[in-house]
Amino acid sequence: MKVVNIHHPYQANQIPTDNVVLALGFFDGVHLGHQEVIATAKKIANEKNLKLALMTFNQHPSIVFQKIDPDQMKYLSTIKRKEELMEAQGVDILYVIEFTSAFASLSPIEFVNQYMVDLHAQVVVAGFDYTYGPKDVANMEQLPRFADNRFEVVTVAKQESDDEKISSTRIRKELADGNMEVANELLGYAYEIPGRVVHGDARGRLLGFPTANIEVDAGVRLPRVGVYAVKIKVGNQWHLGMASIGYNVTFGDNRDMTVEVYILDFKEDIYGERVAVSWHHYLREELKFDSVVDLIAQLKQDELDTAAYFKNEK
Ligand SMILES: Cc1cc2nc3c(=O)[nH]c(=O)nc-3n(C[C@H](O)[C@H](O)[C@H](O)COP(=O)(O)O)c2cc1C
Ligand SMILES: Nc1ncnc2c1ncn2[C@@H]1O[C@H](COP(=O)(O)OP(=O)(O)OP(=O)(O)O)[C@@H](O)[C@H]1O
Repeated sequence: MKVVNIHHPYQANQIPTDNVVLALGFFDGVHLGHQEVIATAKKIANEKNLKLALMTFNQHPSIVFQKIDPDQMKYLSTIKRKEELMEAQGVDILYVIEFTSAFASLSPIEFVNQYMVDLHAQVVVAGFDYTYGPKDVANMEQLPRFADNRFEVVTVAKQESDDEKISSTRIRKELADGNMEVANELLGYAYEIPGRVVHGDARGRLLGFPTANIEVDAGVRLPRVGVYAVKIKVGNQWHLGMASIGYNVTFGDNRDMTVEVYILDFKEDIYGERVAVSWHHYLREELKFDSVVDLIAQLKQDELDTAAYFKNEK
C-alpha cells in the first residue's frame, strides 16, 4: 500500500497516475460500516481492474469546523493504526489529506474536481451519509451532478446493528461505558491500543502482581476507567492479561492516570518494548481498598475472573 500525504494545494506530480476506485470518509476505527464501504469499492476495483484508493484526513474535520483543540482529540485509530487496518482491507493507495481551513473551504465542485477527478477516480464510493464542501453542504445525492459523467458514483446503504447505524460515534460511547463486547462487535475486531512499556512505581512486584505500565500513543482513545480482561502483544506473541485503567486510588489521591497490564503466566522484562493491548471484557470498577491485603485479594480474584472469561470465550 502506498501512503500519499497531501497538503492543500498539492502538486500534480504527487498523485499516482493509476486510474482508481476512490472510497471517501474519515474512517475512524475502520468499523463494520466502513469495512462495507471499502469492500464495495474493492469489489468494483477488482471487476474493473483498477487500483483501490481511499481518502482520509490527518485529523478529524471537527477540529476545523468546531474549533476543537487537536491535543484533546482522541481517536479509535491513529493514522499509523489506520494505515495497518487499511492495508489489511486491501487498499492500494491511501491518501492522507491534511484537514486545514483552506482545504475545508473548497466548494463542492472544487473538491470534486481536485480531489476526485484529478485523483483519477473512475468510480467514487462512499456511504449514504457522506458529505463534503464547506460545513458539509453537499451530499451523495448531488454527487452525480457534480461528477457530470466523469466518474461513476456508488452509494453504500446504511449498515446497522440493533436497528441503529454502526458509527464511530456509537463505538466511542460504548468504550466510554466499558461495553467492550458491543464495541468489538461493531468494530469487527477487538479494540486495540498501541503503546510502549515504561517504568512505574515498582510497587506491583511487591503486591505479587508486577505490571507492565503502558505509555499509550498520543491521540488514542481509552475505554472507561476500570479493570479489564485484555490481551497484550509483545513481539509477535499475544498473551492473556488483566489491565487497570485508573488512578491507583488505594495509594493516594490526585495521582496520574495509568494503564497497567498484569500478564498471566509471564516473567520476562519488557521495559521499552512496543506493545498493543486489545480490550475484551470490563470486569469491575476501580476500587479504593482500606489495606494492601484487600487489594491483593481482589487482584487474585481478578486473575481467576480473567482466566474464566477467556476460557468461556474460546
Ligand atoms: C488488574 C488490576 C486491577 C487493579 N485494580 C486496582 C484497584 O481497584 N484499586 C487500586 O487502587 N489499584 C488497582 N490496581 C493498581 C495497583 O494499585 C497497581 O498495579 C500498583 O499500585 C502497582 O503500580 P506500579 O506498576 O506503578 O508499581 C490494579 C492493577 C491491576 C493490574
Ligand atoms: N453504518 C454505515 N453504513 C454505511 N456507510 C457508512 C456507515 N458508517 C460510515 N459509513 C460511510 O463510511 C465513510 C466514513 O464515514 P465516517 O468517517 O463519517 O464514519 P462514521 O462512523 O459515520 O463517523 P461518525 O460517527 O463520526 O459520524 C463515509 O463514506 C460514510 O458515509
